[in-house]
Parts: sequence; C-alpha cells; structure tokens
Amino acid sequence: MPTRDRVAAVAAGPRGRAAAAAVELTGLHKNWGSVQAVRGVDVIIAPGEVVAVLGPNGAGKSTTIDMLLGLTAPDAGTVRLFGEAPGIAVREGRVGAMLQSGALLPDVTVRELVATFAALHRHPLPVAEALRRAGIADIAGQRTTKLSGGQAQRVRFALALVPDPELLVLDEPTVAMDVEVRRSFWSSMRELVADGRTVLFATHYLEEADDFADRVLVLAGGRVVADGTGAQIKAAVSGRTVSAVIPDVEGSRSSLSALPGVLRVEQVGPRVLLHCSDSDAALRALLAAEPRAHDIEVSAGDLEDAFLALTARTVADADAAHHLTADPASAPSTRSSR
Ligand SMILES: Nc1ncnc2c1ncn2[C@@H]1O[C@H](COP(=O)(O)OP(=O)(O)OP(=O)(O)O)[C@@H](O)[C@H]1O
Repeated sequence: MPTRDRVAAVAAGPRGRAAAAAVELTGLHKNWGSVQAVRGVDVIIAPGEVVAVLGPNGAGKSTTIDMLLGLTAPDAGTVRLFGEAPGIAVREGRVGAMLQSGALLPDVTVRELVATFAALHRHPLPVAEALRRAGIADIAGQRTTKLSGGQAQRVRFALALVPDPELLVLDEPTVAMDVEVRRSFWSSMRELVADGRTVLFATHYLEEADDFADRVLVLAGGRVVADGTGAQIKAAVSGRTVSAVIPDVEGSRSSLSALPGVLRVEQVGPRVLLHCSDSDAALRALLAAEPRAHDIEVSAGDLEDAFLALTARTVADADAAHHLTADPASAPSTRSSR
C-alpha cells in the first residue's frame, strides 16, 4: 500500500474513527544547566508514519526522545502519545524504545534476557518471534557480556519489540552496526512498518533517513529547522554551490535567484554564491545570462554546513519551524535572494 494510503488507513482507526496522533509534542523546552538543549519543539506524528529525526551532534535529538518517552521531564511543553501521558502509553505496552546506550543485564543469555523482559509485559510478542524479528535467533544462546557492539544493538532492538508496540522509538539504532547488519536491520524494520506501526528514529545519516522515512525532521540547535520528505531535505541541504565573480552584479541578484536549479543567492566579498538544487542546470543558465562571469567554481555542499545554514536561517527569521513543501516556489527561505 502506498505510504500516504497506509498512513490514512491507520489514522482512520479500525472503525474509520479519527485516531489520536501517535505523537504530539507541544512547545517542548529543556535546559541542562546553561545549555538550551531543546528550544520549542512542536511536532505531530500520525499513526503509521515513519519519521526520521536528523541532526548533528548536540542538536537535541536524544533529549527530545527522552522527553517523548517520559524519561526526562520537560521544563515547558507537553508530550502526548496516542492522546495519553507517555508513562501511561509505555505502561500499556503501546511504545517500544531502543536507546543509544544502557547496559544489558549481565550473566544471562540473549534468550533469557528477552524472556525476562517479556515477563514484564501483559501482551508480549513470543520470545522466539522477537528474536527472529530482530535477526538474533542465531545468537540466542550467547551471553550478553560476549556480544559485539552491533549484536548488542540488535538485542536492544529485540527488547524494544517485546511489548509488540504500536510506536517504536529508536535513538540512533544503527550505531556500531556494520554495513551488512545495518541492511538486515532496515529490512526487519520494513516488515514491522508494513504492519502499520509508527516509527520515530534519530540518525546522523541523511541517506538512512531518506531511504527509510516517509518524513524527515531536521533538528539543529534544539529546534526543528526543516520538516519534509527525504527528497525535499536532500535538495535543501546537499546541493552544490556555484560561485563566480560577476562584474556589476548588484542589479541582477534577483534574476540570478530565478535561474533554473538555483535555490538561493548570496554575495561574499567579490564572489556571488548560487546555492543550487541542480548545479549543472544553474551553471549553464549562469553562463548564458552572465557571459562576463569569471573565476567560476563548483563545490559540494557539506551536510554539517547545511545544518548550520538551516539553523542560522531559522534563527534569523525568528521562526520556530521551517516547512519545506513540494512546490519550491512556496518555500521562501530556500528560494529568496539574500
Ligand atoms: N544529561 C545531560 N546533562 C547535561 N547536558 C546534557 C545532558 N544531555 C544532553 N546534554 C546537552 O544537551 C545538548 C543536546 O544533547 P542531545 O544529546 O540531546 O543531542 P543529540 O542531538 O542527541 O546529540 P548526539 O547526536 O551527539 O547524540 C548537548 O549540548 C548536550 O551536551
């Protein structure tokens, strides 16, 4: 079923009734001492959506996830999971979580650990099923102290699956997994998502977010600085920059921003920077429009720079959220000439 239909079907609920949002974060703030870790996060996630939270180190991803799960109290704002307080939704087994760290119980086998967790839940998945879905049936007899980093992550994933949750929350789930394990992890996830579960996962990897999520939230400096599909975020953050020296450019800045493939125009000293979604098209159009352009350079966008640029724009606009839309003409902050 196409993603949009699946989300709509799940959101309508079993009898076609409108269901509460799977996740509703309203005005979340959290300071750690003088560090403003989360500075006004508002997010609604519909049942059945698969959402990636992408952001650089220190962006506030883990703090947001901890508040979402009720592990940390917000300084301001509210969290609702399926219309309930997080503690209630977690106790009811509606939420499974895989956090970044957390020691696994020592001196037990993987199977014993998963069985112990299952005994704590009212309607757990059968242990063999949790092991199979997490792809760790082959290491079920291994002691938890003898696991590699990637295996330990998959055991944490099995523990998140034990309540047979409607919402899975995963904080950087593929850290320490090699390429092969990462691939099989995402294929297990696809099986779970096909059942209509809601998934929220944090990651540093744009490719991972784009491959797996319906929707990507970019968090930087404790705020949501972009919210769109992977393709939209990619166009906004991973474009190339064409730069050139153009004599007497002042009068033609607005026409440069209208060239094909150009998202934004900036002037740095004598150079004009064209931030592009399609640098080839932009370059061709630039040469036709400005034959006197010289010292032309094309450089790859850097993800970290792009996050910072998104943050800077958001702060400058004093705008809490920057929604990217399918129609780039209606996304002013990625189009405007500055
Ligand atoms: N328990 C804590 N005590 C003090 N400061 C904290 C605590 N947890 C997070 N911080 C700080 O809050 C900010 C946001 O951290 P957070 O871990 O939420 O970001 P993140 O996006 O998850 O980063 P990473 O990708 O590195 O895990 C950082 O400056 C971090 O140092």
